Amino acid sequence: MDTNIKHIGVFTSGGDSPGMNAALYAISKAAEINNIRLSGIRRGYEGLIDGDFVKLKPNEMQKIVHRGGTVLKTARSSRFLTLEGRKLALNNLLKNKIDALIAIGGDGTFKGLLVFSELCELPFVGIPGTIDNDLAGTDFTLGFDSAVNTAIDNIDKIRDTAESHNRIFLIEVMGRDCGYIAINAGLGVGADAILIPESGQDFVRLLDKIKNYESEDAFIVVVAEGDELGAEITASKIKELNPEVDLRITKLGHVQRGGNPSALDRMLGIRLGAASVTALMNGERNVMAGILDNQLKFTPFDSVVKQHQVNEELYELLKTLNT
Ligand SMILES: Nc1ncnc2c1ncn2[C@@H]1O[C@H](COP(=O)(O)OP(=O)(O)OP(=O)(O)O)[C@@H](O)[C@H]1O
Ligand SMILES: O=P(O)(O)OC[C@H]1O[C@](O)(CO)[C@@H](O)[C@@H]1O
Repeated sequence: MDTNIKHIGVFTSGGDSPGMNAALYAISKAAEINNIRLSGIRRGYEGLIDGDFVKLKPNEMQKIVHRGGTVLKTARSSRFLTLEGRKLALNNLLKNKIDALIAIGGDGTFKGLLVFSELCELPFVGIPGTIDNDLAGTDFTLGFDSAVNTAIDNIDKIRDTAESHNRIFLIEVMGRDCGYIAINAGLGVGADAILIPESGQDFVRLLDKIKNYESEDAFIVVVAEGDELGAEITASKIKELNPEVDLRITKLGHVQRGGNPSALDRMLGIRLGAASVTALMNGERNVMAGILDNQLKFTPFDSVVKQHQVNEELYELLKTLNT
């Protein structure tokens, strides 16, 4: 056990995601039990650069396990992309006598830590916190399940109006350049078609169906925001084929990032939060904590940020169900 860890810094970075507060609660509790001082760093890398450090009290964190967003706030930091910014961040860590860092964020956050490790020798442990589910080394990222549930709730509502009017709806969901939210939300609502960045065949399947569309029912298409055509171009191609169709586009947007975390995300945050403190005490460094096949696993940052592939079985499922 590495008893040199007396003071840990923790921050949330990139897009917020439901479950981040649950992870912060578990980190604060595990630190307290192990007599480790914990400093929260506000606004991700921005707060590291500005020295914006706060106390995280476990008894207060306990009360926000159920809340979405991140109590530490988060940011995308252009200053951290510069060596000058990273040197300021290092100075603040040294000045505050921080022995180790826990970062909750997505692939950009871990790329940042990889670059930072060239300058800073402190051990880092990451927790996958992004709704996109675009990281290797974990079956699910924190917030993905909640975001899919939010998308499903909203698309169910759109179906009511789509069926009443016999309309085609193209519904854009988040995920950056990854189709996981679209696949899960689309299958979960019984969509007629799902368009994702990873597939070249989905648009062909959609066109085949639209050719036979009789305008006597709803037609629901879930489109990942990173899809190569996207909702607008897809809509214009459908109109070219059949100018008479009644079609609407809805972009679900940031509603997918908000709301209370699902049970799954609360548990994921709590498991990974506690594990990250134990990992640092055990001498782990530059790894991301994740759950693979329901087992806790630690994967080096350089492996988790490699291009994430959509699960082959899900990809085949779209073909099997002709969606
Ligand atoms: N190559 C890099 N070098 C240094 N810092 C980086 C690098 N890539 C990203 N970062 C830092 O990490 C921050 C977070 O990354 P980003 O904005 O891509 O979000 P993310 O962690 O991928 O989360 P999300 O998936 O929710 O968007 C960036 O704003 C930037 O400060
Ligand atoms: O909130 P912002 O900075 O506009 O970022 C939106 C992006 O962040 C995410 O919500 C999380 O990475 C993506 O799905 C989306 O493309």
